[in-house]
Amino acid sequence: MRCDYYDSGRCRSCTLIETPHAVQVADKQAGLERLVAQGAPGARPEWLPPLLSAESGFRTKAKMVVAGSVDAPTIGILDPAGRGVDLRGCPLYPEPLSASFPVLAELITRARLEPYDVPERRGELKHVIVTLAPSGDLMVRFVMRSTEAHARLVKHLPWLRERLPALAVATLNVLPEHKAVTEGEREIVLTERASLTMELGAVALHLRPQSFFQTNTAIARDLYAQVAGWVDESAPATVWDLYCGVGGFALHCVREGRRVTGVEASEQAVASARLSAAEMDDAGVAGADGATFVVGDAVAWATSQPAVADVVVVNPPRRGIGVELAAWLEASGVSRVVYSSCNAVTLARDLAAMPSLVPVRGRLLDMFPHTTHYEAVVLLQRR
Ligand SMILES: C[S@@+](CC[C@H](N)C(=O)[O-])C[C@H]1O[C@@H](n2cnc3c(N)ncnc32)[C@H](O)[C@@H]1O
Repeated sequence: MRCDYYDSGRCRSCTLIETPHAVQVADKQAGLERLVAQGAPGARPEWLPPLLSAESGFRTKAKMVVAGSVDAPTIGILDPAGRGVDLRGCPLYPEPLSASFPVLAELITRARLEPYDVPERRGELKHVIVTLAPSGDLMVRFVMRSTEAHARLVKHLPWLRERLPALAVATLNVLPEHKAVTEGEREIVLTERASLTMELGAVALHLRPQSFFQTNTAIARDLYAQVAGWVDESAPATVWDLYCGVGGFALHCVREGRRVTGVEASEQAVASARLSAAEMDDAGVAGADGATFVVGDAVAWATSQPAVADVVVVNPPRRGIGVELAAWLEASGVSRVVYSSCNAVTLARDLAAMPSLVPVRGRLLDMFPHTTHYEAVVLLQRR
């Protein structure tokens, strides 16, 4: 794929962009197979064909750094000297996201939101984070050093809504510290609605500002369908979804007579998952009343249960499930585990700690084209 920002050297984030997409995916597939073979020597998993993303317009969440000045803000990234590089035409974003960037730039000027100057440690607005729902609705979060501009944001919200009619949720996130993170802990919701509805077929996930959501919604939909299909094969009566976020896997796995338990550290994400389950139940989705969600540490929760579920789905952060949970699953007697991973290095390490759970099937999901990253999902079956 061609990108003017890349060709001109203004942005080099997509490190593989010069490699044809098919070659990128083939290389990732080879790397994944190599890592799984290292983690599970002797296993011969059946590799299903990779699930391919669109080459452009696939990123449904934009985390843009704001820099420049109130009258000429940049929305994009910082260069090595900490100056803003405007990337509002970045081809990774779908049109509704790209179309929001000039409007947000205009809002910055109108509401006098002073961009944060990293080298000088001066200013207020650090990032804008925009998420697009399948319905076209948008969530816009302004990450600011303080609440200094709160009243001005509220004042200009009607203007923003007029210019961005799809705006469903707007928030002010407060990040006072000078550190390289995207957002702070405090979130002030500026709109009546506090969550974005991510409609994925029969399941509507509710995304609150601080909850995790996969950045490529089309591939996330495929991922949930793939995992639900594997889970259904053994008709389990009980399923756990560890690291469940807003409940993507768990809610795709509800079936009549099945008990599904999601476990997640974020209280807000669990509140969203519970809401989705209740809505599905109200809508008459069979088995939705069998879904429960627990706030807690996945490792502490799982390892304190008297018995394991028939199938365990895990989707940990990049660090993987770690030695303690891997050892517990290995000893638990669980017959099937579905491991969805965004880091095949930690996946391989975890597989090595579960030698009785053998990868029998796997699939690469092309979640992050033009980068070295990908999602991988592996079905493990007890020897
Ligand atoms: C890769 S995300 C997966 C989310 C979800 N499965 C999905 O598809 O959207 C990892 C999730 O693990 C949660 N998390 C991180 N550490 C955790 C822990 N120790 N126990 C439970 N959840 C944790 C994060 O809040 C995040 O929602």
